[in-house]
Amino acid sequence: MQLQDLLYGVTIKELVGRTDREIHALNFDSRKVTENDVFVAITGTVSDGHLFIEQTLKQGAKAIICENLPEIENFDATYIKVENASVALGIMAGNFYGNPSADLKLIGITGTNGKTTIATILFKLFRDLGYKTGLISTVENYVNDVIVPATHTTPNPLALNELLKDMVDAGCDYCFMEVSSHAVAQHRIEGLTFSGGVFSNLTHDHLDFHKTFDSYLKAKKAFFDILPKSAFALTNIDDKNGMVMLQNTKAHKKTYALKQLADFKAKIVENGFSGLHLDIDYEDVFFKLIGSFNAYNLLAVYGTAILLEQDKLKVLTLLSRLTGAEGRFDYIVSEDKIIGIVDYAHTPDAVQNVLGTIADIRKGTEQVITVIGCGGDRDKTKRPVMAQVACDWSDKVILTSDNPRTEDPAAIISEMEAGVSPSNKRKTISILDRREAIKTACHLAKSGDIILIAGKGHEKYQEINGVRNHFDDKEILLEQLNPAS
Ligand SMILES: CC(=O)N[C@H]1[C@@H](OP(=O)(O)OP(=O)(O)OC[C@H]2O[C@@H](n3ccc(=O)[nH]c3=O)[C@H](O)[C@@H]2O)O[C@H](CO)[C@@H](O)[C@@H]1O[C@H](C)C(=O)N[C@@H](C)C(=O)N[C@H](CCC(=O)O)C(=O)O
Ligand SMILES: Nc1ncnc2c1ncn2[C@@H]1O[C@H](COP(=O)(O)OP(=O)(O)OP(=O)(O)O)[C@@H](O)[C@H]1O
Ligand SMILES: N[C@H](CCC[C@H](N)C(=O)O)C(=O)O
Ligand SMILES: [Mg+2]
Repeated sequence: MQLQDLLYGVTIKELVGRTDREIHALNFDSRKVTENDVFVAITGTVSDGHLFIEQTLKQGAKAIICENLPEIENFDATYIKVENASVALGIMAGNFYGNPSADLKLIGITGTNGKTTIATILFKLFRDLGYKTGLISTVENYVNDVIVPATHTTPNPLALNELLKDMVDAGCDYCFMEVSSHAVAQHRIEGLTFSGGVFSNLTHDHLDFHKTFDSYLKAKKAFFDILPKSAFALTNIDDKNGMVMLQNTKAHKKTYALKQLADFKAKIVENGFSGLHLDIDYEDVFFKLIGSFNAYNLLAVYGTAILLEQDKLKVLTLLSRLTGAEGRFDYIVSEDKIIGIVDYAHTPDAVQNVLGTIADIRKGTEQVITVIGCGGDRDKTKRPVMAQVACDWSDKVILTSDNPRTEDPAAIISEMEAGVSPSNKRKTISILDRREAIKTACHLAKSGDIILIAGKGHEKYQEINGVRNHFDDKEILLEQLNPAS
């Protein structure tokens, strides 16, 4: 591809050199640059791509996209200064892969909780409706029926556009993708053409990265600001920030709610361990998903399907047969009737929701035992709150490790313990080893009791000091609980 074609749509502040060069590949990591590549220098949270420009020239880079022009001579290369290199990367990644997002219907789902659930159910639904479909999610990506492992909730612009190109090549009509706030803030979605955007809710998370709740909110809102006029923007107006998301969007504004009038509306008729019974858009439907928060997720899915012009009764019939995403209220019942639930709740709000859901559907005589930890190198302010919420809603709580990453797991647990009120102390124990913590919960449980293992959901590893060791909450639960088949 010619450099000038790659640069289409990029606002250039300064150009030194020629643009009629044939280039081989586009890279933002110096370690991957080879002969005739373009290197985009990005200022990150840990390092700065500008430091590696000379290195990439030595490796054969023929064009440098950067925010500060380097004072380097003696290389046959083109230097391009831009205002924001991440924005330029997004646009160029689209150009490099032939702007695949414009060749399918791309729907982005954003919000603090529910993105994976909504995106995954939409993917399953549209496959069942007979369409070739793609999925980009925290758990895994799909190019129709081919699984592509996920490293991020929203991949970097190069990986993202490559995936979308594979979807177009495979004949996909739709792609449902999670849009994380990190992705918006880092311009990973720059240059994509969305046909729709969906907002689930906004609560406390990722303040380590965004610093304030306001800038977290702005990152989510920025996604709706870039939607084109032809797209739809579907929001949950029961969430107090639901309308804020739509303030400046050019897209068609559509709403969903359980508690007030909206374009798509549902009422919970019954919510139990066998599923949700909803009055949805004046139809009486039973769903396999459990928990009132899933009524919101189902309504978001339903609204999206209708906005994508699918048949109402067909959609509801297929939706009623679907299960949710792996590791989201994923439960087993043991031979002696102990219920073990694995859930990805890793924010105070999600922990409260999942325990609130259990409280709604439990009989009242059994005890609820929660095993919970908090991830290292992530928002520290949520640690005491998550422990407090777990204690307020459970009979026994075992505080343990999640993914310690580079932090001391015992120190993380101490920060969680700080949130436990004196009256709750007696129901709490701390067990550093997560496997031992789960085993202990299983030993403590009696027939009818409910065990919640929170925080890691589908994850198949525990990350300690950069090493990911095999670890699977559900596998341990199955070993310990002898499920009734
Ligand atoms: C905080 C964050 O989001 N970091 C992402 C970011 O890395 P960074 O800004 O730290 O990059 P950096 O290390 O400072 O390097 C700056 C630049 O120099 C380059 N570099 C660096 C070293 C070198 O030798 N040569 C070189 O060229 C790097 O390639 C980069 O372009 O850009 C990287 C490349 O795209 C990402 O892999 C990385 O994700 C890290 C691994 C991560 O853990 N991200 C999480 C927090 C995240 O993104 N999570 C959200 C979901 C959250 C949720 O909703 O729950 C997600 O979408 O997955
Ligand atoms: N609509 C919702 N409202 C509140 N909590 C929810 C909702 N949907 C799911 N949850 C809870 O949040 C957890 C995470 O759900 P899910 O994985 O669907 O969200 P996510 O937005 O993709 O999260 P992440 O940002 O970590 O990828 C679930 O395990 C469940 O406990
Ligand atoms: N996408 C989230 C997942 C958190 C999952 C939890 N198990 C943890 O490790 O904190 C993140 O990377 O912040
Ligand atoms: Mg997700």
